[in-house]
Amino acid sequence: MVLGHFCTGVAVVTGHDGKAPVGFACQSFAALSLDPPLVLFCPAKTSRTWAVLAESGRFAVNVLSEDQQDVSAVFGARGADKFASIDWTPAPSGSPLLTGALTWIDCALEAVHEAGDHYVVVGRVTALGEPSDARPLLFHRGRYTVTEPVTDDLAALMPWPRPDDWL
Ligand SMILES: Cc1cc2nc3c(=O)[nH]c(=O)nc-3n(C[C@H](O)[C@H](O)[C@H](O)COP(=O)(O)OP(=O)(O)OC[C@H]3O[C@@H](n4cnc5c(N)ncnc54)[C@H](O)[C@@H]3O)c2cc1C
Ligand SMILES: NC(=O)c1ccc[n+]([C@@H]2O[C@H](COP(=O)([O-])OP(=O)(O)OC[C@H]3O[C@@H](n4cnc5c(N)ncnc54)[C@H](O)[C@@H]3O)[C@@H](O)[C@H]2O)c1
Repeated sequence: MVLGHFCTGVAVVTGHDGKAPVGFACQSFAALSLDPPLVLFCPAKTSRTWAVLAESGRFAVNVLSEDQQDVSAVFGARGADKFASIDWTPAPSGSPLLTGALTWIDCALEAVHEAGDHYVVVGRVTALGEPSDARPLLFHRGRYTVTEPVTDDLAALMPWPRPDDWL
């Protein structure tokens, strides 16, 4: 209840075991390090998707756009074939890139840390998608939400990203 007040974006973390694609909805994604370029996410230890990613050593992070609530719902619930109604193409790693996502981050597994009933998974960025002007899907207090930017000129107020930043 309390932790739900922390608003996040929604990602779908995907992978492929050579036979079938896998993926799950994830709000515990974050940028971690610039040098080297690292990201993190936290899967439940019971996650069946995580079992596949751990074995393959590769995964992709799909950042969802505001019109992908249905995609989040599919990947946020247990399902026989989450990809049945989803269009995707392979990332350089072979992990699925979901059509309509804002952008993507392709990764190699770097480290896995124990953390209660979840793991903290660190990935090394191996390829990046193109930036997008579309709006992100947000998750707040157990519901999807959309907000407007406070100013169209927000970039002018930010000291980052710098032109040579990977993110
Ligand atoms: C917005 C949002 C954000 C989320 N963020 C996170 C996050 O950061 N981290 C996270 O871990 N989860 C997160 N979830 C939850 C996660 O997306 C779902 O639990 C998802 O279904 C997990 O997918 P999976 O492929 O790992 O497991 P699934 O195969 O979908 O199974 C889900 C759970 O059911 C169990 N299970 C599956 N099949 C059976 C069976 N036949 N019998 C008994 N048990 C079974 C699995 O062990 C697993 O624990 C989020 C969900 C939403 C909607
Ligand atoms: N990190 C996660 O594993 C995680 C995160 C968000 C949602 N979910 C799952 O998605 C569904 C809907 O979530 P909700 O936000 O309506 O539920 P909620 O209102 O019970 O959760 C509020 C917040 O608590 C955290 N949380 C919820 N379940 C968690 C879990 N199993 N492990 C770690 N943190 C968790 C998240 O930050 C979430 O936004 C639930 O089944 C929930 O378990 C899991």
